Amino acid sequence: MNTGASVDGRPRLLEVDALDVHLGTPRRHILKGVGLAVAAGETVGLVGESGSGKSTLAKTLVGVHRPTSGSIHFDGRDCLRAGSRDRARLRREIQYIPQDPYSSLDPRRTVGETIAEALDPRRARVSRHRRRILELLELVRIDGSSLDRRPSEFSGGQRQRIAIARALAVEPSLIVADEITSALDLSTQAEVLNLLADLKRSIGLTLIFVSHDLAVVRSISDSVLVLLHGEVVESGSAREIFDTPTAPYTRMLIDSAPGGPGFSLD
Ligand SMILES: Nc1ncnc2c1ncn2[C@@H]1O[C@H](COP(=O)(O)OP(=O)(O)OP(=O)(O)O)[C@@H](O)[C@H]1O
Repeated sequence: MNTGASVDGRPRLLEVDALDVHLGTPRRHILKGVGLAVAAGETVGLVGESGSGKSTLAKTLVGVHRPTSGSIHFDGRDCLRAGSRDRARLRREIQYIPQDPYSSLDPRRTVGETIAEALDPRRARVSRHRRRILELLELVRIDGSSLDRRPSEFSGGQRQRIAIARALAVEPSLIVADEITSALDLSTQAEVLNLLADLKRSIGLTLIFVSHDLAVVRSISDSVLVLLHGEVVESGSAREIFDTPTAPYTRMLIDSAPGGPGFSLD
């Protein structure tokens, strides 16, 4: 991956260097010297087999896990040394969307209440934020008349779009999407991927997209990071990684993906 002060001429938004994470009892070394750079407006795909450390990296970026060493800089700020005010700001600027919209949306809250809460936790009244809530729902193509419905009344893809609207409510600079299409059928997956591609064009969304599904990653990413046993084995532009992989592990992943060897979405 690019190691200069910018990525393809664009300034870096996120810069991760030599990240080590230990988890569990006894402590296990999960992430080993991971480095990553994300430019504003870029989509970075994070791939690797189950257990390679993708979710651990995603969660470390949003402050769920504390690394044992290494650094995370966001928009020039040192995330690991941030004071409480900066940490609160970072929690808004970097939004995490988990795989399972069933568990991440409160079943008792209506869609309107869910988004109002994200917009303004202290005064989360739908009437107060109605116009903005409707704008956000329009952005993710959920009908405004759904405001008073609860998550159980939506399909998996719709719930995931509501989770995206909630993440967008705070106008984050970066969204970390952790296997958000994995539980969806193919047409619903395509719906969510198209939405993300549109948001990238319309609002310049910057995205880290975690997935074990190489076809999905290929369809959406500008650059790709391949993890194996918590280490980066290869990184670069999506085209380079998929067309001319250098690491044997990346080759193996591509060859064993549905449609591989040399699978293609085109
Ligand atoms: N909280 C935790 N405590 C201890 N070990 C953990 C914890 N979270 C993850 N691990 C371990 O870290 C390793 C990497 O897990 P992680 O969930 O990051 O992988 P992944 O690539 O996202 O896999 P998957 O696609 O199956 O979710 C696994 O061996 C897992 O058991």
